[in-house]
Amino acid sequence: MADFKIAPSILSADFANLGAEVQAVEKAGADYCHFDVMDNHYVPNLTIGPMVAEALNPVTNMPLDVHLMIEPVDDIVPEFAKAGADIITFHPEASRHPHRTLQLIKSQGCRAGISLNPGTPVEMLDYLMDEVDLILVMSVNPGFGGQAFIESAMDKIRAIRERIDNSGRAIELEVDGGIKADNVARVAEAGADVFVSGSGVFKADDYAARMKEFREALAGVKR
Ligand SMILES: O=C(CO)[C@H](O)[C@H](O)COP(=O)(O)O
Ligand SMILES: [Fe+2]
Repeated sequence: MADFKIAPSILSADFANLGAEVQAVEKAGADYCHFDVMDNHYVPNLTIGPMVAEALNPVTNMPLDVHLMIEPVDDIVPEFAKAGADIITFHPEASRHPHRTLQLIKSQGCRAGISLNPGTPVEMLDYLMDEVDLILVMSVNPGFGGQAFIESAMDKIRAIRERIDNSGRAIELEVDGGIKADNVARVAEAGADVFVSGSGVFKADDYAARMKEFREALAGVKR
């Protein structure tokens, strides 16, 4: 069975108790801490930055999975690396030179991710496969939690799975937006490895019970 990972998005956590929320999902069995950074410019919402990453890093053993929805990208990359980010993912439309940005992220000691919006074609990956460590498929338009899963993401996930398998490289395929315990299995069957879920985890009364629902759904997946 593939090594599936669950990455709760703290966008839907209680911001007044962020450290405790991160520890609670870690205890419930989460694999990555998905950290959504929005700038009210690239996306119409404003969230958190490197200072919050630095504060959370010592309270969790989960890798910090930083999803940058900001423009420009490069200036802030070293700040997130210093703050303890393990993965830094950006949107290619927000960087003038996506290939250079991937190299910059890796030069800072982090894994480098690229994110495709629902309207971004998979072909843009073709000349980046040698540099990328993680591909994040957005199954909602970026900016807000709690939106409905966009079905066209399924074909895109299959197309990217094929590209990853042909590349021979260990690239993770992550999906973000509208992922719940009742659709995670078919997203996994299409080829995803890492499942971001914000409202699907943090809106549950019992995080451990919800994580168990995710794991049980994934246990039935054949890959
Ligand atoms: O990047 C994001 C939004 O831009 C979030 O990670 C994503 O929306 C998670 O929230 P939900 O699981 O509730 O859809
Ligand atoms: Fe995200």
